[in-house]
Amino acid sequence: MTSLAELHDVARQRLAPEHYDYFAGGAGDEVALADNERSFRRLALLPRILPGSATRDLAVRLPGAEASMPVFVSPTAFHRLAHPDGELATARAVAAAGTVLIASMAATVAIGDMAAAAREVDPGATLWFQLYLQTDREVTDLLVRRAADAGCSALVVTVDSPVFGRHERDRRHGFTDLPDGLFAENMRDLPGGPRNIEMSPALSWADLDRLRESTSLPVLLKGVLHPEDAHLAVEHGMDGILVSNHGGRQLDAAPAPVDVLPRIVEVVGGRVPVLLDGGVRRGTDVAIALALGATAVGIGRPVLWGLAAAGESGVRQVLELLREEFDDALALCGGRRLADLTRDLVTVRGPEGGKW
Ligand SMILES: Cc1cc2nc3c(=O)[nH]c(=O)nc-3n(C[C@H](O)[C@H](O)[C@H](O)COP(=O)(O)O)c2cc1C
Ligand SMILES: CCCCC(=O)C(=O)O
Repeated sequence: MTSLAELHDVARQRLAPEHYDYFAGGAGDEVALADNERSFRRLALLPRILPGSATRDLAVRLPGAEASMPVFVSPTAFHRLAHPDGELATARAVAAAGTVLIASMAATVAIGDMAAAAREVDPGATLWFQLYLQTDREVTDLLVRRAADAGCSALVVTVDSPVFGRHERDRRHGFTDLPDGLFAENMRDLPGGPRNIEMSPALSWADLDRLRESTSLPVLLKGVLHPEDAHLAVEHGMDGILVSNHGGRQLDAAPAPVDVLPRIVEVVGGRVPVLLDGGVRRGTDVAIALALGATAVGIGRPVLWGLAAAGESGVRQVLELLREEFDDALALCGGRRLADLTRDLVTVRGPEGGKW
């Protein structure tokens, strides 16, 4: 395979239509979904020349992690819909790539088993655990304890889902539940038995404060788009911000993350890392996001396409393609290290180019 788009095509052919649409789809008219990729293509990189070095360093330090490149895997649910090995295959592939896997709370493999699979490949593999705060605090506390016991080195709290997005493709298919035999394995053995994941608009910053006080793990907030919320996140002691519109699956009128990134980077002012996901499909997208101030970027769907196309090997291909493409983009921008990707390199395409 020569690009992520090719793996996407193979995945589309292999998956049952209702599962493909669950993965591919967004909310409402899928305006945000389409804009996520399109927004990267509205931007251009103004390359510098004659870097004076033939070596490049792609490694990046993140909360509780040293990643081999500034690309991590964003949390996506239900990997066993894509491949029988599910999250075990994903965990192995991401460990092999030496980057961070944010394990979804809605995984079809329990976090402890994912961590064990990753550590077989690399004892130093890094997993973070994505969490939807549950209104039953006992459940949240238990999930956090399990994540910590599994060796997760950070928590990523998703805050863009006070209610679940309206996914019209799923409604048309009548896809409302996992098939028999698949289960959100982290939701077993909880007080009162197995549970569904709850999304609640009753949650507030006070709940986040309580989580912050209950764990020594770094806590990152996923799904921040408003600069004022980025400011509040820092004030409330968060260790990082993930700028995201949930891959266009929640508020369909939400902006593309890359369009709000500069403002958030400005407000945060370097106090904590700012990460981004949504629409990253090329190494040049990674370079644009870093030039606009992101510390690293996440990919969601491309991992699912790799998994559906070829299991562990498919996910490895996705990560290695992005690594090669990003290295190429950095070289072509005249860069040697990530810090060489600076804001002045980004312009808007077209005759107004340069006016940003
Ligand atoms: C099928 C699917 C399932 C997802 N499940 C979760 C989840 O369980 N938790 C979460 O915080 N985000 C979830 N997301 C959002 C991703 O973490 C991420 O924000 C998004 O996919 C990034 O956009 P991209 O797919 O364009 O790379 C999911 C996204 C998709 C496509
Ligand atoms: C309860 C599962 C949540 C999955 C999710 O976040 C998504 O499909 O976007």
